[in-house]
Parts: sequence; C-alpha cells; structure tokens
Amino acid sequence: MMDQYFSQSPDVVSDPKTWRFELRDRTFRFTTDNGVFSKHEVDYGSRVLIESFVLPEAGGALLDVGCGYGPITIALAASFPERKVLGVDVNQRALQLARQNAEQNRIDNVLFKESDILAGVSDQKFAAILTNPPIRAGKQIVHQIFEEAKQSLLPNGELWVVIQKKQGAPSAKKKLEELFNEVAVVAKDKGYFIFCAK
Ligand SMILES: C[S@@+](CC[C@H](N)C(=O)[O-])C[C@H]1O[C@@H](n2cnc3c(N)ncnc32)[C@H](O)[C@@H]1O
Repeated sequence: MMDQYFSQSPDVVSDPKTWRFELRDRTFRFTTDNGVFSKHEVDYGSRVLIESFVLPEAGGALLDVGCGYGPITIALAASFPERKVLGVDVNQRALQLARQNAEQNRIDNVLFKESDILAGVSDQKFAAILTNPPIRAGKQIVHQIFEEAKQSLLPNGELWVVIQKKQGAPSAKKKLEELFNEVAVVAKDKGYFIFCAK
C-alpha cells in the first residue's frame, strides 16, 4: 500500500523526532514521526492559521479537524486555557503523537479522538472549528468537512480554514459561500488564505 499521511495506520517504520517550535509567543516541544503530515516543522499554513485565529463571540469548545500530531489543537489550548479543545483525525499514529505532545507541553484542556471527519463528535457543538484540510484526500472530503462543520457549530460559531491558492482556495471559498452567510478572508500569506465562515 502506498503510504499516505492520512492513512488510518501508517505502515512506514517508526522513527520519532522531537524539535522545538514557537507559536503564539510560546515555545512548544513536538514529537513527530514518519507517516504524519509535516513531520519536520509546523506546516506554514497551520502557522498562519494559529497566529491569525481569534476567539468567536460564542462560548464553548473548539475543534481541530484533521489535527495530525496536534500543533493547532495544542497551540490554541495553550492560548485559551479556559476553553476545551478537541482534535480529531483518522491517523492513529498522529493521534498517539498528539496525546504525547499535549502531555510533554503540560496542556490538559485537550482531547484527541479518532474520527472520520466529524462522525466521532457528532453529539457535540463547537464555538469554532478549525481545519488545515487533507487536500490530498480529495476535494470531496474537504467539502464534506465544511458541510459537517456547519452542522456542528453553535449559534455565532465560526469555521476557520487554511488553504493554499494553488491547492484550491478559490473553489473552497465558493463552497464556503454556498454554505455560510458570511465568508471573510482573514489573512493572506505566501499564497495561503485563511477563511473565516459564519
Ligand atoms: C493537512 S494535514 C494537517 C495536520 C495538522 N493539523 C497539522 O497542522 O500539521 C490534514 C490531516 O487530516 C487528516 N485526515 C485525512 N482524512 C481525514 C478524515 N476523513 N477525517 C479526519 N481527518 C482526516 C490527515 O490524517 C491529516 O493529519
């Protein structure tokens, strides 16, 4: 089987690496491994999303869809200790690393759960849902994330998405505009767009 970062259990040999990275003025220690997305450093798009995120009016938990080894979930949990932050992914190796990363950074307002898109958290509503979506899984999955997110937002809740222009930002924006009343471009940096939809 071809190894993909979004496979449920990567079959590449494990070779964990630990490194430091600064996000929202705090230094984190992340452990990553083969078979997970962006294993050498925090992905540039995720960085732009993390740095530009502001809490919405709605109170309540935050959700990171496709959390990988946890950089978005963990950085936001550290910034907003009064909020609970959930991270979901299909990749079990990534989820294991995310739990380890939360522990080694002493972040305890997080929960990581295996879930195909939002299926595993369909009983909950969120103040904000964030995603650096799995582009390589296909446009249909990305659009499904947007659709399921819309159903899982609290009133005044917001969906925050990072997507590169060359990886389909215009078509993602169009889909978001079909689903939501308001879609703002919050940031643009090196070809990465941050959309906030409500
Ligand atoms: C672009 S990566 C982002 C990872 C992480 N948030 C980061 O910033 O490094 C997208 C993630 O989506 C996950 N993914 C792929 N298909 C998924 C699905 N159907 N449901 C949930 N997560 C999925 C992948 O395993 C991958 O970890």
